[in-house]
This record gives sequence, structure tokens and C-alpha cells, in this order.
Amino acid sequence: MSWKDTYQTWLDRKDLEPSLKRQLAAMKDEKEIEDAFYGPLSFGTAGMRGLMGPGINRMNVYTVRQATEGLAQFMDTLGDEIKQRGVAISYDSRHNSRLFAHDAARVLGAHNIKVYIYDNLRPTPELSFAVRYQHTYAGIMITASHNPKEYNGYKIYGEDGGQMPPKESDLMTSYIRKIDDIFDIKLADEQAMLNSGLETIMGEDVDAAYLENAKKVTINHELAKKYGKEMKFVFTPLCGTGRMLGERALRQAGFTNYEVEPFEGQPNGDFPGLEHPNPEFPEAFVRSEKLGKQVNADILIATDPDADRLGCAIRQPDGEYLLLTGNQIASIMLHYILEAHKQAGTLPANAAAVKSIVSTEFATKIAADYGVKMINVLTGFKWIADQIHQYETKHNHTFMFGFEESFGYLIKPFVRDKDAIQTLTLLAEVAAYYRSRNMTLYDGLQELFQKYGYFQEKTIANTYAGVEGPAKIKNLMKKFREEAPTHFAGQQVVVTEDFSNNTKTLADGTVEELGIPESNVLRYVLADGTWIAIRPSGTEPKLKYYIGTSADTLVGAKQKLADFEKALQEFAEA
Ligand SMILES: O=P([O-])(O)O[C@H]1O[C@H](COP(=O)(O)O)[C@@H](O)[C@H](O)[C@H]1O
Ligand SMILES: [Mg+2]
Repeated sequence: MSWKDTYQTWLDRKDLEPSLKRQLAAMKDEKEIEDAFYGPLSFGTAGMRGLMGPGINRMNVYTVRQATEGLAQFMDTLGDEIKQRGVAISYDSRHNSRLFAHDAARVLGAHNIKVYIYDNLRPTPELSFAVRYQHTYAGIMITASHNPKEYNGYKIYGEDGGQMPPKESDLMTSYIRKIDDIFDIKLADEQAMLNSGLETIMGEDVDAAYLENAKKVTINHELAKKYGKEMKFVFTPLCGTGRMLGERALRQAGFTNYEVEPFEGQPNGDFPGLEHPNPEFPEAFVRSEKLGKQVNADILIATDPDADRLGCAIRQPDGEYLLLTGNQIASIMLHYILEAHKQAGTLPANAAAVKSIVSTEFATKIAADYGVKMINVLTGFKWIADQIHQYETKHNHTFMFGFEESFGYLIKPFVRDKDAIQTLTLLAEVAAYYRSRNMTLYDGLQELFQKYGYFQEKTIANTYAGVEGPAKIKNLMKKFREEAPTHFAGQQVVVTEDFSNNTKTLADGTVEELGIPESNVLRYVLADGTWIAIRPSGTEPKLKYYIGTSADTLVGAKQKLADFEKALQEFAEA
């Protein structure tokens, strides 16, 4: 069916959900209509994500029901035991998240599949936790994470509590694609589901169980006791889900000297004043910085709307706040975890940490210093969860920490996705650790730079929206592959890794295998150790460039980063 035909079938539906009907009637721009109807939403790095509105390439009740119907039909083939184990569901503060979550519950109910759903919004990591806690077969999280307010999304989890890896999500997609009439998906009555016990509401019971597990994050209880009250934080959950669990976790860990940014402490799907409610961006700290200066806070901490990402700004000697990168936050935390365990004599001999291939080598160097193995995986926290699963089955490593440059970290594996709630308490402990040494987090970072080298990284994400977007991104990837650069800013490319065909090509032409699942990623290693990676985002219409470099001085490293960025842009635009 052409996009025009699909559009017509939507126009013809008399019973279309009223708000979608109004929006459809108001759509006049042909490009916009084509974009909404040209093809179905795909499953990317973190499930399905897109603009809300009418159309098959949009998040709305019909596409949510369709995705859930695919999951339900797949679970039908697995038998009653799996269906009784059921599916856990959570949702964030976005518009329609609650509605989509309950619609998903009703679709599952129509297939006689058990549902566990939260009584109110809850963070993504608590959904991952619920899958494991309730032993469900799958999980659904309704969120578009840190995307602008017009977006929503659908993350799907497997029974280990990790987001579904591509093999399973491709299988799911094949079931979803087989559904021809998205307007004819059966919905059960939720009251009847509740009465019969097919649906269970989760709330304080699961929160309490999560918080009990969260106690394991603390390594040195003395630090919070001695220094917890001396340090001042500002915490902003950016109008999302992070506040309730975040505050409880912080308090139980002994950190009570904090303020919650009052406006952003309230869940609000409009995210007023936050075009991107993303702790990666300075705009996320505008309100908390103001409050921070008033109350003289040492640290500002922001969690994204589904509370899986965390960003932080630290007070510098001049009184201004410095926004740390995800790579820096991760490196500081990894160093603390390893150092604290070493001091306590509890660092396991088979300790391992996991990071994505586009994350900093600063952490690799720190891990090596403690004799800890660093394992690299593809982008997507599901790959970190997959490693943890492997360690458990093979008993070969003890998981110490996992992270991605995109502000995602996991400390204890009772959750199998990035977890900003755990991170909140650990970061507070790290700050207390430096306080115990009469230092700030800022001083701590400088100390690590001096010891391991001045590492600097940058992620550049260029947007290619609309119908032509995917082709533009594809052409740029093709250009890098076909006109393979030999140098960037005067440095020779000594290794070219193409993850799409599992090859690692050395300067002398020797080809080796990468041994990582295939993915559309290119990565270059230069003669001076700098690395550059390029990949299309799986969550937004963007092409992402990542650069990581290091030098003996901060100024030197920043200069190198700027030179490589310029060379990369010049090559892409030539
Ligand atoms: O958006 P979130 O916080 O759910 O995070 C999601 O997207 C990030 C960026 O992915 P991409 O570069 O493909 O856009 C991934 O690193 C992360 O694993 C995934 O859960
Ligand atoms: Mg998020």
C-alpha cells in the first residue's frame, strides 16, 4: 500500500480516536503527511521511538496496540506457563504514557496474558527491576527518555530484565508486521482483568524491594555518616519520574543535605523550559544552577524523565559550575568503585567492567591500573546486560560497573539497564570520598587526569529529519566506507574497524575479526591513540560522530579534540 492509500484509510475511519482525528484533519503539509504514513516505526537501539500523532510512523494508541499485539501473539506460541508469568509495565511522565501503558495491558489481557503494572509513573530501571522481581517473561516501558515533549516510545524487555537484543526484537518485529489491521486489535476490560487477578497493580511493595537492593550500591557506609551532611546537592528529576525513588535512595544511603529543584521536581509532560529534557545538555541545568548558587551547592545532579540517564555539574574553584561528560562521570565512579574495593580488600580477582565501543578509554586505563578487565560492546545498554548474563552463566567474571558515554551507568546488576537512581547514591558517595580527603569532585577529576592522562571526548550528533533523512545518513556512511580516509588532522589511521562486516583492517592491510555482533558502525584508531567512531543513531534521526583523544595537558587535549573535529567535519562535507 502506498503512503497515500494508508493515509486515506486513516481519513476514512469514522471511529478514529477523537484527538488523533482532529490532528489528522489539521495535517496539511504533504511532506509531513508522507513522513507520518510512509512506513511503520522501526525497533532501534531502545525499542520503538517517534513523534506522537496520527500515522503508522508515529507513536499513538494504534501503533502501541500493534506492537503489544505482536508481543502477545509471540507469547501465545510459547504456551500457558509463559503467559502466566506475563509482562511487567511501567510508564513515565510524558503525555499519553499512562494511556499507552494501560492500552498495552488491555491488549495482553485479551490474550489472557498476566500483567503487572505500576500504580503510577516509575523509572525505567524500576521496570527492569520489576521484570526480574516478578519473574515475568517480558517488560514494556512507555517512554521516549530524554527526547523533546512531542515524542514517545516503547522499550521492550526480555526475561533477564535487559532490553531485548536484536535477534529477539527482529522476531518480535516479524510478528508485529504480520498484523494487517491495526484498528482491529482486541482490548480486554481492565476492571475484569483486575477482578480475575489477570492484572496486578505494583506499587510500594516493588519500590521497597528495589530500595532494599539499592543498599548494595554503598561500598563504604562510613563516608555518608561522616561527610554526608557537609556536602550540599541540588537534585533535579527534570519533570520526570526520578524524584520519589531518587530521594528515598539518597536518604537511606545517608545523604540528606540536598534540595530538589521545586519546579522540575514535579512530573510534567510539557517539560516547560526544557526543549530537550536531557542531562547531556547545559539547558537541563539552568534552573538547578540558579538554586545551586543560592544554597551554595557543591554538586548539581539531573536525571532524565525516565530516570535512567544522569548528568552532573560540579562547582569549580571560581564558583561556576562545570558540566561533566558522561565519560567523565563514569570514569570517576569506576575509579572510586575499584579503589574502595581495593582498600576494603574486596576487589574480586575476576572483576570486569563493561563499556560501549564509543565510550572513553580513560575508563579502560583506570581499569587496567587495578588489573580489571574492560569489555567493549555495541551501543545500547542491552549489550551490557547481555555481558552480565554471560558472566552469570559462565561464572567467569564479577561485574563491577557498566557504562555508556550517553550518560548511562549501572552499578549493581539487580537492574539490567542503566540506572540513574543507583548512580545518584554512588555519586554522592564518591563526593563524600573526596571530601574525606579534603577535596571536591572537581579536584578528584584533576587528580585522575594527572595520573592517567588528560582524556577528552566529544559526541557530535547531526540531525537529518524527515523522509529524506535515512538516505542522507546512509550516503554519509557509504562515503566513509568507500573513500576511506587515511589521515585525520595529520594523524595516520592505523586501524579501521567496520562493525557491519566484522572486520578490523590494520595499516599493512591485514584483516582480523572483531568478534562483536554486526552493527552499522565505523571506528578508526589513529597513530597517536585517538579514536573516531561514526554510526547512525538508533533512537533519533541523527548521524553520530564520536571522538576520543588524550594528551599530557588539558589544553593540549582540547586542542587535539578541536583539530580532529574539524578534520572529521571537513571530510564529511567534502
Ligand atoms: O535514549 P535512552 O536514554 O533510552 O538511551 C538509549 O539510546 C542511547 C543512544 O542510542 P543511539 O545512539 O542509538 O541514539 C543508547 O546509548 C542507550 O543504550 C539506549 O538505551
Ligand atoms: Mg532515559
